[in-house]
Amino acid sequence: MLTLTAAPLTREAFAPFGDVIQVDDRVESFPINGGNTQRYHDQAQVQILGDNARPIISIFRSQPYRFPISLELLERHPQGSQAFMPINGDRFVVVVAPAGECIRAEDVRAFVTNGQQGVNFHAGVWHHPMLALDRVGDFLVVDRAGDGNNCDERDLPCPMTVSD
Ligand SMILES: NC(=O)N[C@@H](O)C(=O)O
Ligand code: NI
Repeated sequence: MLTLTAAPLTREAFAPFGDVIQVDDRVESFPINGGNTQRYHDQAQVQILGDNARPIISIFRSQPYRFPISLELLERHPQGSQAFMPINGDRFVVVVAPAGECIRAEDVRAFVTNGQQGVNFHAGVWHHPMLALDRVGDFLVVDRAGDGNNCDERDLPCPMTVSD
C-alpha cells in the first residue's frame, strides 16, 4: 500500500499538471473599472479540443470525504482542460499524475488547497475526481463539451491511500 500525504498546493509544484488559480502578486494584475477592481489576469490555459468543442461552465456540489481514503483510479480528459474554483472558500484535495498512456505509482502526487485556490488540469493530465474536504463544497467548473469521448478512467498501478 502506497500512502500519500497531501502537500500544500503551490504553482511551482503543480506546474507539470496544470495551473493554480489564486489572488497573489505572482500573476499579472492591473486595475480596471476606474480603479474599483483589480484584475488578476489570464491565470489558466483553457484547452478546448476536438469536433464541435465548446467551453462550458458548471457548478459541482461535492460531498466531503473523510480522509485518509483509498484510491482506486484516476481519470483524464483528453480533449480539454478542467478547472475547479471553490465558491465558498472550501479546501479540497488534488491527486494527479502526468499525462501519458500509463500511470506510474512513483509519479502520483497529492496536494491540498488552502480554500482560496483553484486548479486547472491540463488536457490529458490524470487526476482523481473532486475530493472535497471538511463540508459539502460548491465549485465552479470550466471544462469542455463536444463530440467524442472526453473522460478516460485508469486503475492505479497499486493500492494507494491519501491523507490530507
Ligand atoms: N465527471 C466529472 O465531470 N467530474 C470529474 O471530471 C472530476 O474531475 O471531478
Ligand atoms: Ni475530471
